[in-house]
Amino acid sequence: MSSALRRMSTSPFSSCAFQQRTSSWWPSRRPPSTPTSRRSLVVAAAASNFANENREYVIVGGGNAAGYAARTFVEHGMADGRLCIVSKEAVAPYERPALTKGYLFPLDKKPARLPGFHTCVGAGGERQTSEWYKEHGIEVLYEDPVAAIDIQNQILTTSSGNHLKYGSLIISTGCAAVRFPENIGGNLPGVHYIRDVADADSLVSSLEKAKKVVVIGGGYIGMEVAAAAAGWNLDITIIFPEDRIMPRLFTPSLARRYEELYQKNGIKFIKGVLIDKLEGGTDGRVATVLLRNGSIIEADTVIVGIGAKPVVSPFEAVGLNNNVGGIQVDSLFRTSIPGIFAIGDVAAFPLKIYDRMARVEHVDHARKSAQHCVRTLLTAHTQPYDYLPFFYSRVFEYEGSSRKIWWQFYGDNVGDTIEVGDFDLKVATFWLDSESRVKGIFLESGSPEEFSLLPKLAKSQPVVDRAKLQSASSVEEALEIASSSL
Ligand SMILES: Cc1cc2nc3c(=O)[nH]c(=O)nc-3n(C[C@H](O)[C@H](O)[C@H](O)COP(=O)(O)OP(=O)(O)OC[C@H]3O[C@@H](n4cnc5c(N)ncnc54)[C@H](O)[C@@H]3O)c2cc1C
Ligand SMILES: NC(=O)c1ccc[n+]([C@@H]2O[C@H](COP(=O)([O-])OP(=O)(O)OC[C@H]3O[C@@H](n4cnc5c(N)ncnc54)[C@H](O)[C@@H]3O)[C@@H](O)[C@H]2O)c1
Ligand SMILES: O=C1O[C@H]([C@@H](O)CO)C(O)=C1O
Repeated sequence: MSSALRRMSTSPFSSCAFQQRTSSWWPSRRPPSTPTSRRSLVVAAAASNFANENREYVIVGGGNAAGYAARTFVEHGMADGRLCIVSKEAVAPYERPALTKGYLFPLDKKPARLPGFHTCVGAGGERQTSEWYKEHGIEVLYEDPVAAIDIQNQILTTSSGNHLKYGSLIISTGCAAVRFPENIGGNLPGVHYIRDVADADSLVSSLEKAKKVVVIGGGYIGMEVAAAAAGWNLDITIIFPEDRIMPRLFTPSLARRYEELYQKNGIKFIKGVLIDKLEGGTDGRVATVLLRNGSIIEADTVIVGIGAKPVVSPFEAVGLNNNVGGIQVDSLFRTSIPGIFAIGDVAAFPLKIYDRMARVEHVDHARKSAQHCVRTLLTAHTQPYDYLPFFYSRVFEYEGSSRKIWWQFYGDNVGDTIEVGDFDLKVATFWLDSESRVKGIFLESGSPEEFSLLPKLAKSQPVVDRAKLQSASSVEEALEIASSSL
């Protein structure tokens, strides 16, 4: 019997304390990281008849959360020879927010390109290129999405037919863009969705030739892509069904001011209408957008940003949340199956601060959930995830734009609002509950010190004097009033 096999047959599974499954086939001690010893483990696993290769920790999905999870494994000295990332994409994890920001700068304005924005640069960390993963002994399987899971035997099957036996599994498959169906032109050439770097490359090649651009959807993608396309001096129209841009977050007055700014940059709005059909021209490429109200808008490039849905397949059996979608986890990112975790956009987790289940489709949560989950897996900590929601956006950042916009929001946008400030300079919006507690706060164009007040306010929820806040003559004064009782 080889030493590797002997270790397996005599040791219980878990040196890594928390919530791993007991298993007879994995060694309890950290396997040495040399290629030779690793090979011996693989050979030993083949004897199980179930899988041709086994891994102690497997992350499915090579996106934002996976990159931060890998960093946390490395920080705990638990990556080398033990961690495998199975990715659908062709490149190492990167900071996805860049795709609708720096990536879409006009080509003469130094657009961001990989390897410039691999994780974890967005949070001030190391730039983890594909070499970084190799240097840290982390195996990354590129362009080989997981197609099936056998929960009983702890085996993943990838689309190329690889079988991977896992000890612990972290699902970080994120979201996919919602698409228009094929029968209304959703797949025509020139119609773009933007989720990954391949999508962004395809959009850039369309923008290079574009004249008339239609952006469908008034959410994050719509706002960011329309602002980016304005930098290319194109004819741009945003179309969405609601009465204002970013209706899920912006107050009507905030939305009006943003819309005015977009209009100043030459961007047109068609609001309150649905799309009937996207039609191709003689060359087969999209040529017109037909609206439900009968209007016809010409377009050679269409960018669709109509929401995202969590990628739960093929993990449905792990347990879904029917209200917010996604894979249900507890406050330590554990699914209903011992040894299986979910993080990032796909995880439906208890949002402790507001005592409700939530999914958060923003990068701050992807980063923090990854770190929290891996710490749970590798140490004995049992501290529940206590997340304060944080969203941000940046638009018109390219050199030469008339005004760079950067806003942040912390907390919950519930209750009624008090808005302070002249939008041309800066603006702050406070969401207050019936007891005048600050529940959420939005700040545009604040200083770093002012932005740093936002999480403090949203977390501690001070009671404010409404009349005083309402009469504040500047954002500075309003922030001072709100934070006076911190
Ligand atoms: C264009 C764009 C801009 C954004 N900008 C911002 C922003 O400015 N601020 C902000 O807070 N948030 C932003 N977000 C949201 C943020 O990027 C996400 O919240 C974050 O990426 C979520 O991380 P994740 O790892 O959960 O998912 P993702 O980063 O999407 O990673 C999931 C990965 O899993 C892969 N995958 C899916 N299925 C499988 C499978 N079966 N097998 C293997 N791999 C699989 C996917 O290909 C992908 O690589 C933006 C999102 C997009 C799309
Ligand atoms: N700054 C950020 O945080 C940021 C930036 C870009 C993308 N993202 C993420 O990317 C994902 C996708 O963003 P998104 O902007 O597509 O989603 P979103 O939910 O922000 O906005 C969707 C918008 O699509 C429109 N819409 C919905 N159904 C429609 C239909 N049938 N026809 C026409 N319009 C329709 C609505 O205007 C709605 O506001 C989300 O997870 C989002 O959080 C985040
Ligand atoms: O969080 C982010 O990361 C990227 C970029 O900063 C990485 O360089 C980006 O545009 C963000 O908004």
